[in-house]
Amino acid sequence: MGTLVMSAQSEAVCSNPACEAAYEHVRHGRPFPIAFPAIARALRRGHVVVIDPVMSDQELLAAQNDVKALLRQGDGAFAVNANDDSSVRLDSVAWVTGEEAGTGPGLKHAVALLKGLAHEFSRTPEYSKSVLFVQSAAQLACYAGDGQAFYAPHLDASTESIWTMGLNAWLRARAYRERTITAILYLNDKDWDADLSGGCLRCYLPSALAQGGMHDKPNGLGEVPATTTSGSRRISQDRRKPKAQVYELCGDHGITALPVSIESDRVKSDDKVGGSLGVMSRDVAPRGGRLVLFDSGAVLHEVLPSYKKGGQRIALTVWVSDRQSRKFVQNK
Ligand SMILES: O=C(O)CCC(=O)C(=O)O
Ligand SMILES: [Fe+2]
Repeated sequence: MGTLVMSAQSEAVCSNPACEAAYEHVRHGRPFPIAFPAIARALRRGHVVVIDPVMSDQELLAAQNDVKALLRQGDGAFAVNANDDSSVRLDSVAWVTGEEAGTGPGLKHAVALLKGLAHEFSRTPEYSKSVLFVQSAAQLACYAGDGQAFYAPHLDASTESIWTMGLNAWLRARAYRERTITAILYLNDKDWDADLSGGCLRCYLPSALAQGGMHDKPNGLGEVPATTTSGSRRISQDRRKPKAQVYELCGDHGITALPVSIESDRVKSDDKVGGSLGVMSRDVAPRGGRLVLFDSGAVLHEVLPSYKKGGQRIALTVWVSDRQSRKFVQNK
């Protein structure tokens, strides 16, 4: 599972059966591949890629109805993340493989779409040396609209070396070390209004990493400093190539790589200086059908509280992981 194979076209593809089956499921009827090389390049440079939308209105509605059914079940499908400190995050989470008997076809489709990304990205030159795979379950996170639920600034991947973490902590953090691409699909209303309802995903500049002091506590694994050597390296890469990349595809399908780099002429109204870190950040509204991609180890991010009356903020997340990250010394 998860090994690289060469196809007839000499492309490296992910042979993880879960990714491949998921990819086959969503391949038909999608007007464009998500993981085309320009997107992979943008991710490698530490950009945040936003794709609007990746599903049809019907697919979104079906997924929303399936989530509502799960929420109504009240049999413990969702649980406040037990391993996490409530000072770090206050969402409720359900883990969905898409294979559960009770999972409706809309949610199944959404999970398959995300799982298929491992297969897609493994076909791009940028990830050709990676051995990409996804965990069997996607994280379905529900943030109450009461202005309380949040997720403090964090990195999704542990980028510390065995030498700084110590052997035991390093071994326990394997799943976090392997994460390479964060893929978040929002299942909210398409017209989510961030001015009214908040709930944005706030992405910080790579330079936020260099400031240090921010800590993630991924599922109780202990404090993982967000300051990394890879972070510093990415900053200087971004300074050399600060150009924003904007892609327009297939009519409605606008693909935007948000520049997560300081450049005064790029500062638009949705750029913010401030947030809890006091550095430049970009806010991304959690609009239904929107897919957000970024490098799990490079982009510091947080979820702002939402104020959606009588509603929740729903995000489905898969981390595309790389088995090559098992090496002992990271990012040296
Ligand atoms: O829901 C979001 O926008 C991001 C959630 C997140 O950062 C996470 O679950 O790690
Ligand atoms: Fe995250």
